[in-house]
Amino acid sequence: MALRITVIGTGYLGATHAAAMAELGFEVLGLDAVPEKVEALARGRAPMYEPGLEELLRRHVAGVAGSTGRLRFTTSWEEVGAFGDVHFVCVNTPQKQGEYACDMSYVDGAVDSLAPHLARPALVVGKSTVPVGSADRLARRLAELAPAGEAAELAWNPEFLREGFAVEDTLHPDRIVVGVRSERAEELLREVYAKPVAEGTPFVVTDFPTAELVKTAANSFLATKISFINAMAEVCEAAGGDVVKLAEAIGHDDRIGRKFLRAGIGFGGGCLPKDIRAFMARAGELGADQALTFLREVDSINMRRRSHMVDLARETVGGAFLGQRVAVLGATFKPDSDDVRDSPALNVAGQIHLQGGQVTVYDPKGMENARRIFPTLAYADSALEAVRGADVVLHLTEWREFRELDPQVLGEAVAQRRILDGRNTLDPALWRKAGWFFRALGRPTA
Ligand SMILES: NC(=O)C1=CN([C@@H]2O[C@H](COP(=O)(O)OP(=O)(O)OC[C@H]3O[C@@H](n4cnc5c(N)ncnc54)[C@H](O)[C@@H]3O)[C@@H](O)[C@H]2O)C=CC1
Ligand SMILES: O=C(O)[C@H]1O[C@H](OP(=O)(O)OP(=O)(O)OC[C@H]2O[C@@H](n3ccc(=O)[nH]c3=O)[C@H](O)[C@@H]2O)[C@H](O)[C@@H](O)[C@@H]1O
Repeated sequence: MALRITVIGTGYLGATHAAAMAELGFEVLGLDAVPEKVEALARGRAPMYEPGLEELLRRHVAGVAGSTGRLRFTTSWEEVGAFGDVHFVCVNTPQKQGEYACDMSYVDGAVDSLAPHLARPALVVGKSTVPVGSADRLARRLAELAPAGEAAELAWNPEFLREGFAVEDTLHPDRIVVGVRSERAEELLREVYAKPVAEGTPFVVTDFPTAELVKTAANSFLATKISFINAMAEVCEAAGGDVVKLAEAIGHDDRIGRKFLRAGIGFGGGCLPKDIRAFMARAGELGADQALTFLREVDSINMRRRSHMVDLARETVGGAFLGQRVAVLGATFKPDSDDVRDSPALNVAGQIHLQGGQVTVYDPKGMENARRIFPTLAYADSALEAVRGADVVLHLTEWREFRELDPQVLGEAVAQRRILDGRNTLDPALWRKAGWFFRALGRPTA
C-alpha cells in the first residue's frame, strides 16, 4: 500500500510540502494549531502568497471540484497519529525574544502532541531548522512518549526551499539530505523522494548532527556571500567604484559564481537572520563559539545596510526627516512573497517614521502583513499613489512591477525627483535621463 504522509505545521514550509507530497502521488493529511489556517487550506486556499501554491492545492485538496482528493487538513492529533506512516514536522523555530538562541518550544510541543498518538510503526521526520543536537534529544523524547515504542522512529530531513520558488524547489530540489539511524528510516525516505531522485536529485544520507548542520551551514554560507558583497559595496562607495560591475566581474569566476552577489540593503526574512544567530548561540553552548565569530560580522554588516539606507535618505532630503514625505516601494523581505518577517524594507520605513518622516508604503503582496506589524505607517494602493507629493522615493524590494515603472509618469506625481535604489535593480541611466536625482548603494553617484 502507498505511504500515507502527514505534515505538521502548515505555514510557508508545511503548506507547500503537503501540496507537493500530494503532487508526488501520496495521500496527505496536514495539521496546524491555527484552525483558520486549516479551514482555508481545506477549501484549497493558500494561507500565504506563494506562486503556484494555490493551483497545486486546488489540484489535490479533497472536496475541491476536479481534485485528486489526496490532500486533507485537520486540527486533530488523534487523526494524524492514526493516519500517517511518515510524519513531517514543519513548525516554526523563531529566534527567542531578546536572545540569539532558537526557540524550540513549537517543535517540542509538536512532538509532545504527536507522540502519544503513535500506536503503530511510524517515521517522524523533522524538517524545521533546529540547533544541532535537537534530533538526538527529540528521538529520546519520542521513544519515551510513543505507545509504539521503538517502532516510532525519528529522522532529520532539512529543507532548502526559497520563498517565491517554494513549489519548484520542493518538487525539484538541488539535493535531499536525510539524517537517519536505521535502514528502515532510509528506505522510507527513499520511497517518499523516489520521483525527484529518479530525476537525478542527489540523495545524501548522513547522521543526525550532520543533517542538522548542513542546513545551518548552507544558510550561513548564503548570508556570508551577501554580506561579503555588501562589504564590497561599502568600499566601493568610499573609493568611487561600482559594486554591480564588481559583482559581475568576480562572478565570472566559476569558483565564486554569480548568484547571491546582489548588493543592497541586505538580507532579511524568517530564516537567514535568525538562523545565523541561532547557529552562533549553539556553537557557544558547544564550546565552539570561536569558529563562528565571523558570523557576528556577517550580521553586523547586514544590519549596517539598513541604517546606511536611512542615513542616505536623510542626507538626500537635506539632513532631517521632519516634514519630509518619504515614499517606500516594497515591504516584503524579497519579491514574489507576502512575507514581511524581519524585512529590511519595513525596518528602513520604520526607522524613518520614528525619525519624523511622513512615510507611505506600497507593496504588491505584502500590505496586509505590513499593516499588521507597522499599523502606524501610511499605506497606498499603488506605487503611483505612494509617491504622490514625495520628497524622496526609496526602492527597497525588487518587485518586477517597480522595475517597469515609468520615471516620467512618476516624475509628474512627486514633489522632488529623487530616488534611492536599495536593491540595485533599477536602470540609473533611465531615471537620470528623466531628470531624477538617482543614487544606488555601492554605485557611483553620477
Ligand atoms: N519559510 C521558508 O522558506 C523555510 C523555512 N524553513 C524552516 O521551516 C520551519 C517553518 O518555517 P515557516 O513555514 O516559515 O514558519 P511558519 O510560521 O510560516 O509556519 C509554521 C506553522 O506551524 C504551526 N505550528 C506551530 N506550532 C505548532 C504545533 N505545536 N502544532 C501544530 N502546528 C504548529 C503554526 O501555526 C504555523 O502555521 C522553520 O524552522 C524554518 O526555519 C526551512 C526552509 C525554508
Ligand atoms: O532556510 C530558509 O528558510 C531558506 O532561506 C533562504 O531562502 P529565503 O529566505 O526564501 O530567501 P533568499 O532568496 O535566500 O533571500 C534572503 C534574503 O537575502 C536577500 N538577498 C538575496 C540574494 C542576494 O544576492 N542579495 C540579497 O540581499 C534577499 O533580498 C532576502 O532579503 C535560502 O535561500 C533557502 O535555501 C532556505 O531554505
